[in-house]
Amino acid sequence: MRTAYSVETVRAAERELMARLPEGALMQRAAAGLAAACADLLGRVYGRRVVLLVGSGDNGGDALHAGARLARRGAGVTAVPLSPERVHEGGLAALRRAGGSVAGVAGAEDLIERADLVVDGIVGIGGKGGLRAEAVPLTEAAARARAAVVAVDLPSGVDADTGEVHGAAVRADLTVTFGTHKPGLLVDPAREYAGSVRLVDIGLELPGGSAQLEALQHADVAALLPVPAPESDKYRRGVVGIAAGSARYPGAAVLAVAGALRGGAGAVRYVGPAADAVIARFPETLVSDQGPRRAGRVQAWVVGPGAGDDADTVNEVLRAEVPVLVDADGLRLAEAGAVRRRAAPTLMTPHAGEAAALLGVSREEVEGARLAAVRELAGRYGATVLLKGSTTLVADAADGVPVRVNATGTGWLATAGSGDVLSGLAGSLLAAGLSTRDAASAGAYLHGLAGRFAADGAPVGALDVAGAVPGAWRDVVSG
Ligand SMILES: NC(=O)C1=CN([C@@H]2O[C@H](COP(=O)(O)OP(=O)(O)OC[C@H]3O[C@@H](n4cnc5c(N)ncnc54)[C@H](OP(=O)(O)O)[C@@H]3O)[C@@H](O)[C@H]2O)[C@@H](O)CC1
Ligand SMILES: [K+]
Repeated sequence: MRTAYSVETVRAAERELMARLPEGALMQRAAAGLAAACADLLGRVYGRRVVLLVGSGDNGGDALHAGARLARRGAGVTAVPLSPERVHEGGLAALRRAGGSVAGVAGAEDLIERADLVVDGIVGIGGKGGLRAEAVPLTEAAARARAAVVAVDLPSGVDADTGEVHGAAVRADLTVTFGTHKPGLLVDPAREYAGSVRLVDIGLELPGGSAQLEALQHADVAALLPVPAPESDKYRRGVVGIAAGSARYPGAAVLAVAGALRGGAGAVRYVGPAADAVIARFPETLVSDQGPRRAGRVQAWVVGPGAGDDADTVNEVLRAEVPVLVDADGLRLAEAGAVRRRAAPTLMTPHAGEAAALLGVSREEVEGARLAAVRELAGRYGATVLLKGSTTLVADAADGVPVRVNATGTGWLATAGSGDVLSGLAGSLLAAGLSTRDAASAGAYLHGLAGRFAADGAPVGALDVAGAVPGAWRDVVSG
């Protein structure tokens, strides 16, 4: 499991550790890890040209000490302090001792153009708002140049705690972060600025249970997936009910069933007007022409994909005493009060546009503040909410539960019907007994991986994604 902690928690852990260590030791650990990552990126250090963009705090100190280490190995290192009157003294002295030089902001764009590596030590976890004006031309020059850009701790200008980006920010090829991931490194849009992320252990001890974010890995998901017991029959493995599709959108029903058949439930029960299309494609489906209430027992419902305007079915499903996943049209048709009153758990799975409609804000606002949006929705509806996107977020209604973030997806998953497959898959995991939070996060993980496998670098259709779920499942359980 990868975890991310808030700046406040990092600061507290830092204070505790600093009190036990000699002065400057922590920064040396950070600088050593940073210099090693830069050296790996450069391949050969001797003779390379390195420019350090140095802000007024300890983030700049890290860059200066790492620069000193690179200079000792033969790199030509130039520091560009953005506020020369406030610069980390010890770091500057170390760089000078190692043979590095210092340049003013005025000529820095030329230096950056000729550099092999630009190190962004402008601002780290002490940053507020986007980059300040004086730094913007330099970071633009870095983006234009052929040099690799390495961000120290965070790309300067992104918000460490929220992943929001207000104004200009550095675009890095690699971010070397210290002690723990910060939420901004895992959540879009900030995540896209970070490039790949390397975590350097500096000995910080973070309090268990206080993470802001969790990103599941293969082993975590494998531990969640249902395993049939020897005496299992299809009913014990769980039955998932799919109330989806309409005369206008029969395909959504087929796709949700396709996902559900791969999600670990023992049987899939379909209710709705697309039964013929479903049976034609998946004869193993149990179909019913009665409404959800009379369709027979299920352990979880999925409602909404392709539902059109069938509000009655959506609200009938919401009265069921089993977990319910609400997706697509169902999100629009569900009465907020009916969701909040439910005794059994509810999982809502909006994309940014649907989340925006539920919150009464613009899509851009949701995309710019994804963590805030998913938390707000979960709180308002008293439900678990999965917010789709290039990184999917899963928030619980209860306070203090880390938001789960999933990055297994690929841009190719942004294809019609892909969400219907996910809702079937996650609903099936719910029926197999997973909690809403686990079903959502394991479902998103498998779905993203299946998308990657099915796409393999080329466009892909939603049924292909469903077909690739068993391969993703095998990949996860075999480690
Ligand atoms: N935590 C740890 O365990 C360890 C932490 N370490 C390192 O320390 C870093 C934190 O250092 P920090 O506290 O000195 O803050 P930092 O990020 O350098 O920024 C503060 C300065 O930036 C300025 N500034 C603010 N906003 C700005 C903006 N938008 N654009 C431009 N400038 C802006 C602000 O200026 P002011 O507002 O005062 O004018 C202030 O002077 C951390 O990220 C990591 O790299 C490691 O060395 C060891 C282990
Ligand atoms: K930085």
